[in-house]
This record gives sequence, C-alpha cells and structure tokens, in this order.
Amino acid sequence: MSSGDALSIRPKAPTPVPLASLAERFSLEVHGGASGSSGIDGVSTTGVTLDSRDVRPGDLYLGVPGALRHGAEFARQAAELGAAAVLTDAEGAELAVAALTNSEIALPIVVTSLHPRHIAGEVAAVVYGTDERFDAKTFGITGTNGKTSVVYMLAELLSAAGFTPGLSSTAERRIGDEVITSNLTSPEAPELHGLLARMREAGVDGVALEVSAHAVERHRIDGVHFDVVAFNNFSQDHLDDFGDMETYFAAKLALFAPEHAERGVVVVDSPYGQRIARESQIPVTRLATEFGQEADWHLAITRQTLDGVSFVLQGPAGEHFRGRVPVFGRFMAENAALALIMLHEAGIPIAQVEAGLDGGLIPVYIPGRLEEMTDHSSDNKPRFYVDYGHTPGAFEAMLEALGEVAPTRVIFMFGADGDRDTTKREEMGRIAGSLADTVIICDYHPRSEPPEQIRAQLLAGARSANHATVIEEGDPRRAVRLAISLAGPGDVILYAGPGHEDYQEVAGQMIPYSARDEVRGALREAGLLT
Ligand SMILES: CC(=O)N[C@H]1[C@@H](OP(=O)(O)OP(=O)(O)OC[C@H]2O[C@@H](n3ccc(=O)[nH]c3=O)[C@H](O)[C@@H]2O)O[C@H](CO)[C@@H](O)[C@@H]1O[C@H](C)C(=O)N[C@@H](C)C(=O)N[C@H](CCC(=O)O)C(=O)O
Ligand SMILES: Nc1ncnc2c1ncn2[C@@H]1O[C@H](COP(=O)(O)OP(=O)(O)OP(=O)(O)O)[C@@H](O)[C@H]1O
Repeated sequence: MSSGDALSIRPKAPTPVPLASLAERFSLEVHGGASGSSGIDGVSTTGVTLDSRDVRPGDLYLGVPGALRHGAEFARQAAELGAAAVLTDAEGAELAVAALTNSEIALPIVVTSLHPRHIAGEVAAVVYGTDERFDAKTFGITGTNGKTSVVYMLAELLSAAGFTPGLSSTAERRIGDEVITSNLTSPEAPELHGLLARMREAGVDGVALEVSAHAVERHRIDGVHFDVVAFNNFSQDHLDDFGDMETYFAAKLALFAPEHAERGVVVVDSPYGQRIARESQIPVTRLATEFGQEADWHLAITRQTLDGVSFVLQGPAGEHFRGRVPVFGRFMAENAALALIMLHEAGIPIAQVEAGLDGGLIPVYIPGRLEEMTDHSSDNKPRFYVDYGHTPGAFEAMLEALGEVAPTRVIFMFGADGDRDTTKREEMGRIAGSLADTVIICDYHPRSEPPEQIRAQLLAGARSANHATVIEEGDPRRAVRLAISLAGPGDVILYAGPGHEDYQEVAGQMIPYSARDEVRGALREAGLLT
C-alpha cells in the first residue's frame, strides 16, 4: 500500500562523510546543549533524512520545522534508530535537547542559521556524492497534467538511445529494473539524493524526474543539476496549497533558472507556456502542437484511434521524426514529442533514439494513465480505461481525445480528492457532464470530508451541463459494475482518478483499494475479460 510508510531508497554502499567537513562547508555550529550531547570529532555520516521514522544507523537527521510540528521533537526516535547527529535550527536544538533528556544516547546537535529545509538538498548531495560529481543526463518535467506520462516517455526513449534509465514519478521510482511505489510525487530532497545515489550504483546514466510545483517551492530539488527541464501545460490544481494561480505558476516558472537547469523546453500552445518561454532565465526551445503557433518545433497528428496516436515532429534545423505511441489522445503524442526534444537538447540526437525504436513505435507503458483494462480483442465489446486525471484540464483533454476517436458512447466515472483543492470540483463535474454521455459520480479519497458533500459538488457541476445522464453511486466497486452493466458494444468506460494507486484514504484510514484490480475483477465477472 503506497501510504508513504515505506523507508526511503538509499545507496547500498555509501561513503562516510565527516560531520566536521559538513559543519565547515555549511557553517554549522555545534550545540553544547545539555550534558550528554557530544562533540562532532570523529563523527561521520552515511545518509540523510528529515523523517525520524526513516532513520538508518549513521544518518544525519534533519529536524525541520513544519506546519504541524517541528521535526526536532523526534530526535529521540532518530537517536534510537542510530542517527549519528541531528542538524536543525536554533529552536530545534532546544527541542532536541529536551527530547534527548534522560536518554542514554549522546547525540551531537549541529545548528544552522538558515531554515533546515533550505540546505537539506545541498547537504544530502554532498553526503551522497550526487552534487556536480553525479554525471547522469538529468531531465525534469513540470506542468499541471502529463508529468508522469512524460517521465515514462523519457525513460523509454533513453532506453532506445542506449542509456540505462532511472525515473521518479507520482506512480513509481524506477532504478533500472528495480521498481518502488511512490508516496509523494516529488520526494523530499534527502530522499531524492538517496535515490540518485542508488541509481548511480546501478549504472543509471539517464534520469527522468517529475517536478511538482511543491518540489520547486519547497526546496525538494535543491542540489540537483538538470541538463534539461520542460513545461507542458498549466491549469487549475493545488490552489489549497498555493492560494491562487499566479503563485502556483510562479512556483513552476522558478524551475527555469540557472541554479536548477542548463536548458528548457516549453510547449507554447497556451499563454502560460508563452510566458515561461519569455520569462525563463535559461535558454529555451519551443514546441507548438497547434497550427500557426510560432515555435522552433512543430507537432502534427497524422492518425489516431483508441489503440494509439501517430505523429510527425519537425525541428528548427530540419530534424524530422515520424512516430507512434500505443495510448490514445493527441496529448500523449505531445508528451512523446516533448521527451524527444528534451533528449535532443541534452545532446542525444533523434537519430540515436530512432535507431533503438521499431518503426518509430514508442512502446511506452504508463501505469494508470489511460491504461486499458480490457484486452480489446474484439470490437463488439466495450473498452474500459483507468486514468489518474483529477483536474478539469485532464478531464477536458481525455474526453476531447475520446471524442476524436469516436467511440459510440463514453461512460465517465470519477470522484474527487477530499482535503485538497475544493474549488475545482464543480468545473470537473461540468466538463464531465458536457463531454461524456453518461457520468457516474463515486468516491475517490474523501479523507476527512463527508463523501456525500464531495459528490454533491461534482453532481451539481455535471447536472449544470444539461447533457449527460448523471448517476450517483458512492461505492467505487459498485460504480465500476454499474458502468459495465450500462456499456454496449463499442462503448468506452473511462474511470478517472485512482490510476496506479492501491489505496483509498477515508477518514484517516488507508484502505487497500486498487481500481485496476477491481475493474479487471468486474470485467471477468461480466465475461468481458478472460
Ligand atoms: C504541503 C506539503 O508538501 N507538506 C509536506 C511537508 O509537511 P510539513 O513541512 O508541514 O511537515 P510536518 O508534517 O509539519 O512535519 C514536520 C517535520 O517533522 C518530521 N516528522 C514528522 C513526524 C514524525 O514522526 N517524524 C518526523 O521526523 C517531518 O518529516 C517533517 O520534516 O513535509 C512533510 C514531510 O516530508 C510531507 O509529508 C508533507 O507532504 C504532505 C503529506 C502532502 O500532502 N504534500 C502534498 C501536498 C505534495 O507535496 N504534493 C506534491 C504535488 C503532487 C501533484 O503534483 O499532484 C508532491 O510532490 O507530492
Ligand atoms: N499533455 C497533457 N495535457 C493534458 N492532459 C494530459 C496530458 N498528459 C496527460 N494528461 C491527462 O492528465 C492525466 C494525468 O497525467 P499524468 O499522471 O501523466 O500527469 P501528472 O502531471 O503526473 O499528474 P500528477 O501531477 O497528479 O502526478 C492523464 O491520465 C491524462 O488524462
């Protein structure tokens, strides 16, 4: 269950780093504190974490102040798990001393005058050796929808070009063939550098990282030097955290700066993309998917069906690529094109990628993104897709894409996150009600909100469209079976939200629930899957 309770990924053979050298490099003061906390001579560290529950012996535990509590309060747990020292701020030093009172464990406490979160990435990069000494080609993608898809496209194309890819996304962290389920989309900086160090040990030489707006704004990518970063699109999401669209946009724009990356690639179909291209502090190249939009690269869709989309990509110096992805939706061609251009900008020629592909087919598999559950072995059966989309922009992109590949009817089922951005719910409902034929509203992650309250907002939006048949069925298990019962030959059922996830968060409980497994089981019950 990806509830974030897994221990973070670490290198298998870290190199100890003397605490004294970190103290000098980051101007850390040794805290005298109460009796028992010892000096730092002879102390070295082999790992970094800001979560006391994640401490391994020899770790430098970062006591970080947060919205709910100060991490230094957990210094005793860190000590009991074998931390070599605590790095925190002045307030945290007092809390750590208090937490360690009457503890037989003497733990050095070093103090920074900065916010501990603001040096976490650089400290972790030094401890793990993932600073400038990490020479893998490193790519980052930000935007509201499609980041995970682009990350998987990047990994597939890197592999075709002869690289050993590693990736970090909302769905998974992948280190060569090793796959770990993710908790946060973008892990905290210490975990990210531990992951990069593990990747280097595994011979990974091409890294694709999903970069959420939170990651940039909350220093989670500090210490990472991206060869190329990209921006794909921007629409409403996460206003619970950023408050307004301009603040959310500024968090993404901040990635296009020399302290983070060398070069950028920007999709300039939208005014937001054009703004990134204009205001970027690093050189950018532009991709347009709409005819007539001024750009360096141009994408044209040549064919699309439910089984995939074919496209042609033209570059500024005559570069030309004819390709296909086995997932429907013109935006999936855009995701592939963006990944191709990112590799090109990092000095990996399109011809080198092409040489590793069979006739331009990019055999990408993106867990829980328009992932087909049926086996479409015969066209007189309905098709069932599970997706991760949970924003108005994603709903519009998916449903418009389905409209272009003309299934007979679209049955669209979804819910909405509790305790997150509530202002996008009516719009999600309205878009669904406008573009689908039948809408089934069910529960997703209610969290601490009453599920019927969330459904009511979605229902209001869906009914305001005065178009689709709108049905309420709170239990997603029953909603899946209802959708299948309503579907006829050639119809498409699209279940948006849960994607790859294997849990449902209800009133503080993480209930095991995999939408993909549930759908496959229901399809077998209905004789639609062997
Ligand atoms: C808004 C946000 O990003 N909050 C993150 C932040 O919380 P915070 O700084 O307020 O920390 P806190 O919960 O008060 O805890 C303070 C400190 O005590 C530590 N602690 C806490 C408990 C304990 O037992 N031991 C311990 O050491 C914590 O690790 C933390 O360092 O640091 C915490 C520790 O790493 C994260 O768990 C928490 O993510 C929360 C769960 C979250 O929901 N984040 C979401 C919004 C997020 O980051 N989403 C983005 C975007 C996804 C997308 O694009 O859709 C993502 O990248 O996932
Ligand atoms: N380029 C795109 N433009 C618009 N919508 C897209 C695009 N790519 C994918 N989508 C839609 O958005 C959904 C989410 O895609 P994906 O998980 O790749 O995005 P994400 O940005 O990683 O989401 P999150 O940040 O929540 O992890 C997809 O399942 C699809 O419906």
